[in-house]
Amino acid sequence: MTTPDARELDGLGALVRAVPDYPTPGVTFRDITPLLADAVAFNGAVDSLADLVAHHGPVDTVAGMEARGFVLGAALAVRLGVGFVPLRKAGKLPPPVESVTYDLEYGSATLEVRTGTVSPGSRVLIVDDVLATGGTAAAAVSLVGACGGDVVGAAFLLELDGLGGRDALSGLVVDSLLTVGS
Ligand SMILES: O=P(O)(O)OC[C@H]1O[C@H](OP(=O)(O)OP(=O)(O)O)[C@H](O)[C@@H]1O
Ligand SMILES: Nc1ncnc2[nH]cnc12
Repeated sequence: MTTPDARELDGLGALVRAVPDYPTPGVTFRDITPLLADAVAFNGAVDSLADLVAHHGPVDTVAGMEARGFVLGAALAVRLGVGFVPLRKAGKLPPPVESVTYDLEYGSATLEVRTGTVSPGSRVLIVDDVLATGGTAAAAVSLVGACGGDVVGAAFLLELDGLGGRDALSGLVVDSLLTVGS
């Protein structure tokens, strides 16, 4: 594993495309697909995320939110040698499920987890690509908590500054590899 220096972080940041007025006017969408498509950058980002969360000590599970959280969460789970729990959008998982509805920067959504996937008392790390308002991550925290999981923290590839994400997750340890203004 490697700790990225400022130059490496700048390199990763340069592979996140800013798309003005998408998906709604006034929102600048941060598109991580160029970073994911670059083998060196994607590998480096996963290594750096693993370093960033090492202070938690061992975790039992990574939980990631559909859809972009699956990409980074599953890759990080493999790198950490732990299992992955998918937190899915409504109606995708067969019952029984636990569910929670939340607001987004551009709408609202429901997250679900299959009952029994999170072991009670297990140490769970929440992972997603972007922290914006924190609504998705807060929903993930409450979903995993409702299953009896012990959420040790949340980690993101990219934090959008100024949208209140950290405030929405107050009391939780939040790690972000990159930060940009919203
Ligand atoms: O902090 P928040 O304001 O909740 O926003 C962050 C969430 O928004 C995006 O997901 P989105 O719901 O757009 O779904 P996608 O991953 O399927 O594109 C992103 O991947 C995060 O999950
Ligand atoms: N501005 C944004 N760009 C990418 N993903 C997001 N999720 C919520 N807000 C976002």
